[in-house]
Amino acid sequence: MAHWGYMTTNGPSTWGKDFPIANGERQSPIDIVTTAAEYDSDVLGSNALSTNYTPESEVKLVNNGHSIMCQITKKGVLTGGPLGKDEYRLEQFHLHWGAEDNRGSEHTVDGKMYASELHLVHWNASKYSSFADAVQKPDGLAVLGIFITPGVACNQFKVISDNCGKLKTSGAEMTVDTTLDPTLLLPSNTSDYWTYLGSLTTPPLFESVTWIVFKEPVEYSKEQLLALRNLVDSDGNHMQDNYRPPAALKQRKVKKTFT
Ligand SMILES: CN[C@@H]1CN(c2cccc(OC)c2)S(=O)(=O)c2sc(S(N)(=O)=O)cc21
Ligand SMILES: [Zn+2]
Repeated sequence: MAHWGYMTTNGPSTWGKDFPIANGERQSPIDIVTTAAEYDSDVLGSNALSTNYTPESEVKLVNNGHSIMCQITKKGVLTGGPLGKDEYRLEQFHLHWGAEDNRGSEHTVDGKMYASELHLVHWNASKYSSFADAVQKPDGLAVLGIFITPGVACNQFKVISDNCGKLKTSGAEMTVDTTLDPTLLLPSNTSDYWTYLGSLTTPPLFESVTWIVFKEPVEYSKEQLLALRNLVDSDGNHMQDNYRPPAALKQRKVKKTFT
């Protein structure tokens, strides 16, 4: 099969050919039905989700043909909440977005799509020796999902949006000599989230992700969203609508930390 992507010829509806797990029991993203989510108090209190990220001293950006990715080099740890005592290390973050503001997120909330969704990808460093070792394990990865809505500019995201013009084509990489604190990419409220067991939302679609999707969206400016839409993908088309639609929930329960 031609390399997977998001066009009619190689998009999400075709992925099952090369990646049969696409129709598996714990695929992502999903539509979060807020009334069906179960409040789970034990992910609160002492066991609250906690992030301890070290600001990057330089920022490594990659246009990987499907998204814009920032490779993390510093030690950043996510633990608590549904992750218990296991420490998950931040490996990279990337985004998914639409051609217009009315679509672009992967997870939806009662059918509502946001303009974009930021993913901070972590691997279980308490149990596995590397990202590659963890990526296929059922408790190998944890991804923070942050909804993005058009509004005021996100200053911390400027280092990415201001450099998209230099990362237009697939395979382009650059290192920007500036600091970036991943903590500042998170919403102010990180206590209220939904969590469930799922998968990578792109091939190879491994069912190895504990998803943590924050209720509170963050704002990016129109210009910052436009910068993403001007990127070019591995087929030479504008990188837009690079989101997988929701998969079946099957026998899963979504938990929430708020009433
Ligand atoms: C292209 N897929 C992304 C890159 N990855 C990747 C890189 C190398 C190997 C590999 O599997 C063998 C996976 S990844 O695991 O960092 C993730 S996580 C993720 S998402 N949307 O579910 O958060 C997308 C990708
Ligand atoms: Zn993603």
